[in-house]
Amino acid sequence: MTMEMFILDETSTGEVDRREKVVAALTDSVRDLVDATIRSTVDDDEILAVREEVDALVSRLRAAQLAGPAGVRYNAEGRSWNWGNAVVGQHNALAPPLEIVHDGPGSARADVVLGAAYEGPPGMVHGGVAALLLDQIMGETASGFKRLTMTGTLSLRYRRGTPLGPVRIEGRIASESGRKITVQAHLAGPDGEPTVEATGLFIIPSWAPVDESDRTWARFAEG
Ligand SMILES: CCCCCCCCCC(=O)SCCNC(=O)CCNC(=O)[C@H](O)C(C)(C)COP(=O)(O)OP(=O)(O)OC[C@H]1O[C@@H](n2cnc3c(N)ncnc32)[C@H](O)[C@@H]1OP(=O)(O)O
Repeated sequence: MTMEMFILDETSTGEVDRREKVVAALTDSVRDLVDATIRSTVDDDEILAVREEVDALVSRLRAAQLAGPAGVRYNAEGRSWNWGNAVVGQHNALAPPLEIVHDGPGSARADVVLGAAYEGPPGMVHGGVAALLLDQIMGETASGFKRLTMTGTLSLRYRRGTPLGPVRIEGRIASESGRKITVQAHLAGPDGEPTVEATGLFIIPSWAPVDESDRTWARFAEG
């Protein structure tokens, strides 16, 4: 991976904001479709009929497509967009509807409601989903909108099951040494008691810009 993999795009910020909103609404509907598919008990004929309609909708969307994944794009105004990201991608229905809040230097948190699509043990959040959410929030905590970081190592302790429903994730920088940033985080259910605890080492890649005043970093981190 190199900096060249981030795509400079000439689309104006106004147009990016407009398009993001339009497709994000569709993304919400697709999330609803996923949940409805999991939980539907309608009869087989109805399932087959719905399948035909969904296939027709997929064909309409495929009428004009990117050649590959959405990637991370940014424009000259400093707006970045990361629409396919598995955790925060505004156009990715697999991503939980999650908004990460940076409430101070070296810390970040997010609240999200995890439904049937994120189940592992019965009624509980899948362990891999917990790791996915923690990885992203810890990465953003390390990045802090001022530098590019990648996960080096991630260690999780699953203390007890996390019930599906409202979940809060919080991360904070524990220490820094050169290009290595250690982040601690946890995920908790509605009672606020941590169910998963995490420690991660996030690394500023050797190929990343070294000047922290370089706004290029912020563009990627804000994606
Ligand atoms: C965009 C901003 C927003 C942030 C949100 C992102 C959230 C999502 C986070 C992810 O999921 S990132 C995807 C998962 N991670 C990866 O795919 C990383 C794959 N690994 C790499 O690309 C490189 O190995 C890595 C950039 C992590 C390090 O490559 P470098 O060439 O910069 O490392 P280098 O060899 O120069 O080593 C620097 C130091 O880090 C240490 N190190 C390197 N890789 C390590 C590792 N994996 N674990 C622990 N330590 C590691 C290495 O020993 C050394 O320590 P010392 O300085 O003490 O000698």
